[in-house]
Amino acid sequence: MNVLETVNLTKKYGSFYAVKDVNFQVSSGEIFGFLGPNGAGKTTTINMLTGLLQPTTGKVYLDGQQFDSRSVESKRVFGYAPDEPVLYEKLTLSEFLDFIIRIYDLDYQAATTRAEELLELFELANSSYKLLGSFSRGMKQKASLVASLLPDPKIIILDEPTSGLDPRSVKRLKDLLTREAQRGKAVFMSTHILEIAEKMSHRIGIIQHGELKALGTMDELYSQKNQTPHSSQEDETNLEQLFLELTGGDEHEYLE
Ligand SMILES: Nc1ncnc2c1ncn2[C@@H]1O[C@H](COP(=O)(O)OP(=O)(O)OP(=O)(O)O)[C@@H](O)[C@H]1O
Repeated sequence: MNVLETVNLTKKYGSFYAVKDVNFQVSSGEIFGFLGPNGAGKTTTINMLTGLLQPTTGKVYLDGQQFDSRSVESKRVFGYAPDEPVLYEKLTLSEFLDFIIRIYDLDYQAATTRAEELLELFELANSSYKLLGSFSRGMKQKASLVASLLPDPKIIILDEPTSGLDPRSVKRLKDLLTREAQRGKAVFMSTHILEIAEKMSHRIGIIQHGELKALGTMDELYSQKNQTPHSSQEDETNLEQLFLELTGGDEHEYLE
């Protein structure tokens, strides 16, 4: 069942299309990887999925309902961690998570247990009484991820979730998202890390200049370009080549 869907989603600034007629669906139990070069329209798309930006035209459906950024019910179905963590720096992590429990009106006992598990997983348990303002970049990213996952939402929307994380945290996040998908959650994730997209995603969308250039499973993307998946030890090179070809073939475009 589709729980996240866009229909001709478009954002225009003056005459410039940041996102143009983007259509995709994400089902329960699916991890959807969203790729694209810098400035392609990933964050703009995510901002429209989460109500931070009003689309110029087009629609977003979350859990079968047209998204209304003024509706609390619309927002209750998803958890979101932005590319830059947005935290209340004068709160401790524990106070911040309490705040999340209250605004989502979560069952206190169940949410506290889940918070403890997530803090343990991300090695933040010993930092829960520290001010968020004193956290390192990676710790802030992890706190933001914990907050997005705490309400146990049906839809998990993550913008560059591994950015700033150490290798152990990346591994734990990957395993956690895989488990969440197995539990029936829909995961929408933008990433620049092709290996993560390939290994974790059931389907991938590649956006460039605001338009979806490709959409499908890895095998479907490979077959569109007449490449053979997993044909050699150079899978990553294949995926890199595929990405570069789909987005214009110029490797310099993708360098950060
Ligand atoms: N408020 C704005 N006004 C005008 N143009 C904007 C605005 N916000 C974004 N853009 C433009 O829209 C395009 C898409 O930007 P967006 O942030 O969605 O890219 P992105 O794919 O997330 O890039 P990155 O991978 O670098 O984070 C860019 O050309 C950007 O300059």
